[in-house]
Amino acid sequence: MIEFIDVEKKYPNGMVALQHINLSIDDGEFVAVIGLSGAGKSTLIRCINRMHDISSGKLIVDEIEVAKLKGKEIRNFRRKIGMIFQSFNLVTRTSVIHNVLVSFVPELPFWRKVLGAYTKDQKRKALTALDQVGILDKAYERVDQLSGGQQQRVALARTLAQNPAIMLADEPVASLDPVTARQVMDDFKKINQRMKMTVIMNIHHVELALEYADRIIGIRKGEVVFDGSTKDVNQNVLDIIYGKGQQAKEGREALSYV
Ligand SMILES: Nc1ncnc2c1ncn2[C@@H]1O[C@H](COP(=O)(O)OP(=O)(O)OP(=O)(O)O)[C@@H](O)[C@H]1O
Repeated sequence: MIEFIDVEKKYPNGMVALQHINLSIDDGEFVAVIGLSGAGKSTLIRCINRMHDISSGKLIVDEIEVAKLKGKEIRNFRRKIGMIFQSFNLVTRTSVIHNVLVSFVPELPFWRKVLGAYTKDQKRKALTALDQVGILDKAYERVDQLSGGQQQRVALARTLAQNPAIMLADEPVASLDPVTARQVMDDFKKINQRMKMTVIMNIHHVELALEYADRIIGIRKGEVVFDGSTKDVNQNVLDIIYGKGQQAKEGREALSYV
């Protein structure tokens, strides 16, 4: 379970990106975080794995107070939390399987790290993860020969191979075409439903958020202005999250997904 208790995040330049955040996210939920550009969505999800430190309040993940973790504890904690980015963060000049195996590097003894000698079990886990996202047949191809959607699936497999309890995704389909975006969203849904993994996704495409997530958290100017079931989201709620004026209209048009 993830709990935000009156969390505030102020950047060193004085920008208050989040304030008065009170949220409780149960294991196995599929949550979409939506809001205008600059609302604080990325900051919110990056506080969960301590890519950003919170400034005040408490953030508790599986009974661990995140701010109190130090050094090695942070690294161990991060291994329980997968993170997927808009840019896939892959080593493109090498094979798919190599990119997935890289997730095991922190676990390897020094000599195995030097030799790049992964265990049979690690190779099996990497292939299983590729199978789970439907690209097992690409295992020995070079990443730069794959499409954007396939590359995002490699990133997903690399994260799955770690067997995290929570999957954070920061705009994972923003650079994909509509058809491929849906395929990747289908993968997230499968991971959420079959593997019971918590998925928290920051996403601009409102239509996709409403189609795939069970719960919507709407952020506006650093505050949660809506938190509820996807089926309770209507035009009124979207107006609260995005505003009603011209800026919101332009923003929504830019965000709408055809
Ligand atoms: N490292 C930083 N230092 C200072 N201010 C920052 C930093 N990162 C983000 N901000 C500011 O904090 C606010 C929230 O940013 P954040 O990236 O969380 O928004 P977002 O909703 O994810 O936006 P987008 O949809 O455009 O990615 C913005 O005003 C942004 O300019």
